[in-house]
Amino acid sequence: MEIKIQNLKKTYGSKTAVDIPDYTLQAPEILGLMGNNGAGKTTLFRLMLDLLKADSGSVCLDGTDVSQSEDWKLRVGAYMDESFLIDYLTPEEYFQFCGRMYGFDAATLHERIHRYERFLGDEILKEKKYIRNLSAGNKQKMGIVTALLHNPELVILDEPFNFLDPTSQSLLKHLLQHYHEEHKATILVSSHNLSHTVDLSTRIVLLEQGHLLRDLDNADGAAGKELEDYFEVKE
Ligand SMILES: Nc1ncnc2c1ncn2[C@@H]1O[C@H](COP(=O)(O)OP(=O)(O)OP(=O)(O)O)[C@@H](O)[C@H]1O
Repeated sequence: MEIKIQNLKKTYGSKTAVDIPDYTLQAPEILGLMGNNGAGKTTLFRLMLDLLKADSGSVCLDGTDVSQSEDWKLRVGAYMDESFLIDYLTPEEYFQFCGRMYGFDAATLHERIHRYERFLGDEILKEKKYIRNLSAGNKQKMGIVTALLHNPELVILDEPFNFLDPTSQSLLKHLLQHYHEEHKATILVSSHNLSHTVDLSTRIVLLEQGHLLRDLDNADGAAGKELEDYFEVKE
């Protein structure tokens, strides 16, 4: 899916949250979005998902302006934060709710969830807790898996490694790489974690004060050194 950003601006008072004159992503990539606190990563994702109204400019997916159509929503999966979940349901009820929305029968839903059984784990799959009582990491896992259930061509995940234990972080990297290869999907992942981003991404974009500073090819971790220098990561 082609992503085209043109003259995209979002400000809060005198603060520029996002200001991207022109950016196009054509090939399916795992795009890591990096930047310091307040760089504009979440704002950019919210603009891309039409969760926020831009001051000016547009985000187009395969030529369709996301603010002018709903059609793209079936082709995109996203998890930004807990507000994407429904607190008073159990995980099973929530997955069934989403499955119905996507028109899955019970067997399809079971098969789609089964793929992510190891990543999801027992607290989500076996215990009958309400989502509101799950740990932060398990809520995060539920949101990520739900974003992938309908095999979207574009996946947008805001800080997906947050709250995950080391095993789950590693599983997530493999899971996303596998998804990208299997579906030829584009995956956008924001993160503060340099090593995860370099391990996972095929391309890395650096955002600072809303501006897109660098767009780096990361084949074989090629962007690692430049990013270490930028973030002044010492040996
Ligand atoms: N609703 C809002 N009202 C006022 N300012 C906001 C609002 N949302 C974001 N901002 C500001 O816009 C800028 C970009 O914020 P954003 O959350 O997009 O950054 P980020 O890169 O995701 O940060 P972090 O890494 O800390 O999560 C920040 O200066 C932030 O304070």
